[in-house]
Amino acid sequence: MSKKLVFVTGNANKLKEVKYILSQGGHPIEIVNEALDIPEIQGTTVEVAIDKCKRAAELLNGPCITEDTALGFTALGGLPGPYIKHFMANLGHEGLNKLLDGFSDRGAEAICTFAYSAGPGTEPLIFEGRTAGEIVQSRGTKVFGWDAIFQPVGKEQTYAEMPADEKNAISHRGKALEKLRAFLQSQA
Ligand SMILES: O=c1nc[nH]c2c1ncn2[C@H]1C[C@H](O)[C@@H](COP(=O)(O)OP(=O)(O)OP(=O)(O)O)O1
Ligand SMILES: [Mg+2]
Repeated sequence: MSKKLVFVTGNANKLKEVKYILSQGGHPIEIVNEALDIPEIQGTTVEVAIDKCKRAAELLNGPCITEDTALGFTALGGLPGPYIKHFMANLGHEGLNKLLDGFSDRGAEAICTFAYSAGPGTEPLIFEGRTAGEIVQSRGTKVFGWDAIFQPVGKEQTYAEMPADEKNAISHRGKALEKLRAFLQSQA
């Protein structure tokens, strides 16, 4: 049995990973994309994710999922966190590395927060995945965001150097999607 789920995102790379991960396994979940650009508030990763999902469900007037990705630097108390998109756009891989040059700790955490809304007027549910790593000089393809400067703990490769299956198996997004999948299956 296949289920259809609307994923509201304007990010083609996210969409590709989510579609692929949810197509795997015994109970594939089919994703339909709505490429709406939803305004994002300031706040914690969970606050940002909940607000984004509520707005998306209202716009669509139906159930949907949204996802917010954060990258927090340990030395900076978890910043840029949910604001990583703007830091990445303005500073690039090199600038993000330079931010940490005054610190001995180059640790970082990738956080993926999926939100599921059953429809307008309902409170979204949250499914979170986290992967610890460190910020390194850019290595690998520069296709997806900060993949080339994030090296997970215990790995020799950055996300960008890994085959897709290897990234998905340990990634912030893969972990969050395992939780979302378990929830969706429990609803079946
Ligand atoms: O696995 C990832 N590996 C590397 N970079 C990543 C990843 N996942 C998101 N990213 C980037 C995209 C964006 O620069 C920022 C998150 O911002 P975020 O608002 O969640 O994404 P977005 O605005 O591109 O798409 P959306 O329409 O779903 O909000 O980190
Ligand atoms: Mg966004």
